[in-house]
Amino acid sequence: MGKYKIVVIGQLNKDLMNQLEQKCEIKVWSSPQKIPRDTLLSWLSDAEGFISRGDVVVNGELLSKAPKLRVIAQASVGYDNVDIDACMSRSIPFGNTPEVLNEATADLIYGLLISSARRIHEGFEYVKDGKWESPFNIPMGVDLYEKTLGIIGMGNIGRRVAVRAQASGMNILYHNRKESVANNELNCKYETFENVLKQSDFIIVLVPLSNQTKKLFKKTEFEIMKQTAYFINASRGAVVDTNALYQALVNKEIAYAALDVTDPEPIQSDHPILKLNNILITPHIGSATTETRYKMGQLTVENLLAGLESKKMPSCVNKTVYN
Ligand SMILES: NC(=O)C1=CN([C@@H]2O[C@H](COP(=O)(O)OP(=O)(O)OC[C@H]3O[C@@H](n4cnc5c(N)ncnc54)[C@H](OP(=O)(O)O)[C@@H]3O)[C@@H](O)[C@H]2O)C=CC1
Ligand SMILES: O=CC(=O)O
Repeated sequence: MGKYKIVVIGQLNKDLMNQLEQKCEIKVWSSPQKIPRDTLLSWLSDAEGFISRGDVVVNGELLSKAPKLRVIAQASVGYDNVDIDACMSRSIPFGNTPEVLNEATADLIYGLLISSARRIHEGFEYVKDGKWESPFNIPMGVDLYEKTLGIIGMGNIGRRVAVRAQASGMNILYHNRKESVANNELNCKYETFENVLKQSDFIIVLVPLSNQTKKLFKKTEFEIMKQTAYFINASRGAVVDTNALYQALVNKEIAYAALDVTDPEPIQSDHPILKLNNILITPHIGSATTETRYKMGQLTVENLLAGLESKKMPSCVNKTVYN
């Protein structure tokens, strides 16, 4: 039997590429830059499998240029770049990589929370800038202990953040569309969206980007938060209206923001928000550890090979494709 023709966007570990090469003939785009659309569409014209990446829009147009495509996999939890209905209309299973990145992402988010609250990164700048002249003139932080953390979108990653926050003595509120037994069993209290915003000292956003959550955080939402609130977004940049956040930070309607995701992403280095002293931004590194990225790659390869061999994927977003 011949090899499956596939297209891979992104860098996979060498041994994962070797696994694929045993069964597949591969066209690979490993540059961090976006693949030109024309190149991608021409590569996909005879491909059966596709490992996509978050910066590729997978839509009806792309599928129409890929008549032989039978399976798509991607190394991420979020799949807001993918039109799942378009995949369904072609009975194409789409695989993502939930769970394997929970701990790494929760560590990063909790790191952002602690760094912001205790001004860790500012402290380092302070030392480097030669401002550490006296122990009495230093960046002052705030306690986490006995403070309220509100998690908007408390699923797999949110629950792992909650466990870390509880170890610091924080009380946890959360809001999802539905109250969840698993979250309540963790001693986290379900509240309305508005009450979480009103009552929390720290707010962490972990909702998937969808039509419902696009610009969920606008002027009004920042206005109802405490003026002392810390706002942390690690979901997708477009869940937040960047200009409204900028104004809220400038006008001190909230105290601080920490972002692992931005809109636009990447954010330009001359963006005015970067001039503020009450913001911390990291370059979308939630799952970026060697071990976790390996596990994500592994699950992506398993998803792709399962699809090519007409088996059920270990992690399929549109499971009804198998009905
Ligand atoms: N910064 C980074 O590097 C990373 C970012 N991410 C982002 O984090 C997101 C969450 O990941 P994960 O925890 O694994 O996903 P989960 O699906 O496990 O959790 C998402 C939660 O959001 C809730 N939710 C969905 N829609 C809404 C809504 N409209 N309003 C309120 N709550 C909502 C869901 O509950 P319910 O259905 O009841 O509403 C669910 O509990 C991903 O979609 C991705 O965008 C993920 C990994 C790394
Ligand atoms: O942003 C990362 C993801 O896995 O989703």
